[in-house]
Amino acid sequence: MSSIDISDYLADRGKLIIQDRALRVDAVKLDNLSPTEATAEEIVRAMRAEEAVSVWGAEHEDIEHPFPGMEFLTSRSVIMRTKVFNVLHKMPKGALLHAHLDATVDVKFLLDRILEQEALYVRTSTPLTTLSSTANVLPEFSPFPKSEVKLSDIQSLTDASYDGGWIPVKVARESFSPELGGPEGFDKWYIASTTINPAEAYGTHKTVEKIWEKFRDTFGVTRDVIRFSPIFRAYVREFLLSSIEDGISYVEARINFLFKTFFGPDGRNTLTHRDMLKIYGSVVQEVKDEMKSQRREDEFIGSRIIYTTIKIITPEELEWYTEDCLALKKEFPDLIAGFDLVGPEDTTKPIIDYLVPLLRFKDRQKELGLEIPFIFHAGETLGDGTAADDNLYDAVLLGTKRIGHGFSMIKHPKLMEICRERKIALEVCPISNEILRYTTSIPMHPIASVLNHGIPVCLCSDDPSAFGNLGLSFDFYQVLVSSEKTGLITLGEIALDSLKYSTLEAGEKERAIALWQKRWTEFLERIVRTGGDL
Ligand SMILES: O=c1[nH]cnc2c1ncn2[C@@H]1O[C@H](CO)[C@@H](O)[C@H]1O
Repeated sequence: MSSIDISDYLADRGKLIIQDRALRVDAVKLDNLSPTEATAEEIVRAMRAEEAVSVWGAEHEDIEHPFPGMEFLTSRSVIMRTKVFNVLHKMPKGALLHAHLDATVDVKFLLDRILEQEALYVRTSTPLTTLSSTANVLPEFSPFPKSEVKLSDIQSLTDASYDGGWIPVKVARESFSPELGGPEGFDKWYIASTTINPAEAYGTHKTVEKIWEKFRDTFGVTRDVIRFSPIFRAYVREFLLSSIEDGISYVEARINFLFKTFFGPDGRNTLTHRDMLKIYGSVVQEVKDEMKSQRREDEFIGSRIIYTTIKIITPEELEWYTEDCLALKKEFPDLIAGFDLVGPEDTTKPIIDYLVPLLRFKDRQKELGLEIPFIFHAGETLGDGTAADDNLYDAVLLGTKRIGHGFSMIKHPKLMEICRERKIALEVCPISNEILRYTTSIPMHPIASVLNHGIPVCLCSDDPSAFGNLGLSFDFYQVLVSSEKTGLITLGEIALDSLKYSTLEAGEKERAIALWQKRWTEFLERIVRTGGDL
């Protein structure tokens, strides 16, 4: 038998693979790795391969079938114990470009702030008398001036004769009945009402429609708490500080401006969006100053706001918001980064319904010499040719700077080409998509197709307080362990792109990128020096 020469075949195979990967954001970089980059990449690849067996191939109590990239809510505690996660936690991540401000901070932090506020009251629609009622009844919070609050005659939510009136939050917690866990039972009830748990996401609510019902409730619970200015201030501060601790150096936060006023320290609902922006700006400055005093100014470039309202409003009503956004941009040019319309896409109005006011908004910007890019949510859907899927066409036609989610993008060859050529980055939120049931795991997520097609991607956390994916380390982790192509160097390119596709002005952007680059090089050197044991 003559021996078979496979060298030509292997050469062709190598060429085909290179051609197939040529569009990827990491293609050029991977061809030109420095020795440090190459070694760091190998260290993390080896660590991932080892943990694929030692962690994800092992038996775990409570996890039936563990695998890398599996359901996040089930595997979060396992992820946190891995070496790969430890490396990613220390990684400089660039910008966080897609996060809804009112769902960005650890729920326990918010609960502690709530309990500090004397002007905050709580009520429920019925008394909480059984454990099952605590699972079905939501707390409603509101600030009030002391003289105006309609207090309940019975100062306990868990008393059978409770009448649905307001109770100071602290009192409601202290008087929570021992049968329902006492004050700790109150805390558990609050936390369950503001987070999604695995039994809900993967059991009782496991469709997009069902889980959105629960998800929407979480925003309802905290709505008037976060709109209360003393808490708003503390919340923004905690959001920025915790982002910095996770290696994020710049943030574009989406703020929900649907409600036209918010609550001042006196408990009155009289503050305006302008007041809110002033607070936001002052907190950003405060955090910058603090970082400077700790000689850490290179770790935080700043933060800007994407103005959002929800697609439940009528097209006529949108005009109030676009005018409001113009006025805010005029007064706070550095704070307003863009404009977006949000809400569950499958059930809210499509972008096309707002076409006239959106086109008018563009004209008004020209008239006033202002520039407020659209940064639209679009294609966060399983639909194919539905109104939510078609939002992608309108987002692109209206000139969106980036696309929030773009989950259904891979169904659209022409749009993919346009996004690649015009460099319209997708703000991909892997864990959010999995918990909201657009995908059952990250290996099934379209991110691999998007990357392979050369569309720029920024990884984002979306609503980490409800999902538990605080910072960006968890989303980076899920993406890294779900692909053999994506390694540490690819994650670096993605982090770099988050700054590149941010709305930072040219000079600021250059500075942000240079600072990230410096931290990135140090990070890789540390990996090499320690063998990844950071
Ligand atoms: O993933 C998302 N897609 C669309 N809208 C969202 C998502 N997460 C949050 N919101 C919207 O943002 C508001 C809070 O700022 C929420 O009311 C919700 O409708």
